[in-house]
Amino acid sequence: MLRFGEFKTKAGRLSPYFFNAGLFNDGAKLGRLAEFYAHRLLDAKLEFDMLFGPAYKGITLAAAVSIELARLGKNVPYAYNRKEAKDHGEGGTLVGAPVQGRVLIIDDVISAGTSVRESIAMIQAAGATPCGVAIALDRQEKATENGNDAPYSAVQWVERQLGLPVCAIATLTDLLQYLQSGSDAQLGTHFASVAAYRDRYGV
Ligand SMILES: O=P(O)(O)OC[C@H]1O[C@H](OP(=O)(O)OP(=O)(O)O)[C@H](O)[C@@H]1O
Ligand SMILES: O=C(O)c1cc(=O)[nH]c(=O)[nH]1
Repeated sequence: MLRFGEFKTKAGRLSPYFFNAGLFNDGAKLGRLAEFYAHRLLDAKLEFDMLFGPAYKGITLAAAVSIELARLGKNVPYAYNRKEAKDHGEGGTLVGAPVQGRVLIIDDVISAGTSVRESIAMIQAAGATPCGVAIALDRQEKATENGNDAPYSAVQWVERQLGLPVCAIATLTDLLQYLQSGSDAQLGTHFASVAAYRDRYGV
């Protein structure tokens, strides 16, 4: 799921690593990932009425986490958006349960914060209240603000400016510790480039 090489992020940064949640591409892998999200959420004792998964990768994540939460005794509705509005049938951009009450965003990664800002705006536009965010990886990168790098990360912005909790299963710090640990000599060869990226874009 984690790849090393050269990847352009949504914010246009050239990253030596990339977390590809699209590679949780069978039932066992996606189900296992959903277990991590669900346990992380239950441990954090976050209160929420429903889940929202931003397109595209957040869609399967929200669906899988809702199934796992139901299995653990917490059955909540979920919704997601379309990136392109549909102009026939039911129309619109929101799909699934009505977006209402306290809404928890489920996404894969937060980098510079564009996606999470968009999700918050969609939830508020529907008249609901964003109440937190769950992600697999916090890349601990500078947020972008009007196209410029901010001195705080996107997760810090969500937590400090908006007062919303963010639950991450793993962080860039965890990744760097793993790369440096010597557990996998081949993966360890990527430590220097990832550390250099953190020096440039990290907080
Ligand atoms: O914090 P940010 O700088 O916004 O970057 C992280 C976002 O980028 C990706 O979304 P994207 O829309 O690129 O991909 P997807 O359609 O594959 O989900 C990813 O799924 C996160 O939502
Ligand atoms: O910033 C991004 O666009 C991004 C980073 C990453 O590691 N994975 C991903 O899906 N998107």
